[in-house]
Amino acid sequence: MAKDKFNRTKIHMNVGTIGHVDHGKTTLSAAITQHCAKKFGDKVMKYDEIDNAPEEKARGITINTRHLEYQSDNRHYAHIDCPGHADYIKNMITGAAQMDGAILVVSAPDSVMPQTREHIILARQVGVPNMIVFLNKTDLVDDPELLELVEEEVKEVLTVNGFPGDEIPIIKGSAFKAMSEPDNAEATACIDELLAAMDSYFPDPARDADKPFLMPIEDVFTIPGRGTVVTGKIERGIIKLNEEIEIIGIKPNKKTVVTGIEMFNKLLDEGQAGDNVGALLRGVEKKEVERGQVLAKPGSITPHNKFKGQIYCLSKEEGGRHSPFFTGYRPQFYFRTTDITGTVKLPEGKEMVMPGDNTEIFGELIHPIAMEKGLRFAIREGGRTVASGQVTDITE
Ligand SMILES: Nc1nc2c(ncn2[C@@H]2O[C@H](COP(=O)(O)OP(=O)(O)OP(=O)(O)O)[C@@H](O)[C@H]2O)c(=O)[nH]1
Ligand SMILES: [Mg+2]
Repeated sequence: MAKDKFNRTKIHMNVGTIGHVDHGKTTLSAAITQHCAKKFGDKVMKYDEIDNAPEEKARGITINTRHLEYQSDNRHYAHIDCPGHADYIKNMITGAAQMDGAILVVSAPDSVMPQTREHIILARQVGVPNMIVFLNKTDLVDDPELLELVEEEVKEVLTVNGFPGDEIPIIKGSAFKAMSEPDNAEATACIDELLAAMDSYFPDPARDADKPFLMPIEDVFTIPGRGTVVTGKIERGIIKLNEEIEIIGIKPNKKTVVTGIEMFNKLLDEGQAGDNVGALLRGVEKKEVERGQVLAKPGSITPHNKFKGQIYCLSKEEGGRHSPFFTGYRPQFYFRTTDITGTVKLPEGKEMVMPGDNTEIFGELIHPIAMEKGLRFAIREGGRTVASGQVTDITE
């Protein structure tokens, strides 16, 4: 008897298309979705439906993306396609287009263009771990030598920007043909090839539960006769009863032991990523802990107050500032659960940042917090978000 194939849960992964305007990102997205839907009986999304992405609101920022879904033999993919270059930049910085792997679309007759480069650099900065190249519009190129040249150019720009250009799979094909001739196996072969490369070259994303324990503190209580309890949502990892943890940020690090874990008034032996828990801390007084600190596996993360970040500033229409800011700007930085005052320095040669701009900044907080590359933050003024960003480097 045939095994139950439909019940199998496939590994989930977030991907998306990036690349220069008009190189065929949306066409490719449509071709993949259509091809997989045909194979597995899922919903097809037409080119027009993808490209007329409705606006979504995320943290006060208007996000233009279309979230697609398809499955391969091994995985379930959530796929993001953005309607334009500015949307990519914004969505990558704000995390709306968070990808475990990106498909870089390069038009073969045009080769590497400015936004190809820009998207690669940004992918590196925001921590997209892996990339695959789709060399598109090969129907417009007759000369195999020209294709080879383009391939070399793509490899080089990837390598220069920190991706392994010589290892990255490069799939050649015509997204347009694959999209318009779904029953032509020759036309859709490039899609099969691309999916096979995604399944094998993109590693399975690390599950949050497998990462070192971290829980941002949201609130602190005293339970008479028992001690101090901190509450929060476990961001990653697992905490077991009587395990040692470190309290990090704002004040000097402090190690202690979790002697009780509670969720919905029930005692647990362990809490795991996604759980909202209360943790009873041994020998810690209420005044020694506060919102904005984190509980973490000792040594897994350290406190810092100076960092490099990439930010997107909300436009006036998105609820952002109405005027530019300059070096010396002193807003609140919202990290995880709290606001911390900090100052902003702009990179050399950058005089000011206008609403709607994206830029690199150097930030310095008045208190150190548990920080690592990739950590997201918002910049706020009077409790209102005016920019959204990500730590790209720790400087001290
Ligand atoms: N000849 C040919 N044309 C293609 C191919 N793929 C896409 N196109 C055409 O290229 C144009 C741009 O394609 P899109 O898929 O909209 O490109 P995009 O990268 O999504 O563009 P933006 O979202 O505006 O950045 C359209 O007219 C497509 O029909 C292809 O393989 N061959
Ligand atoms: Mg598009």
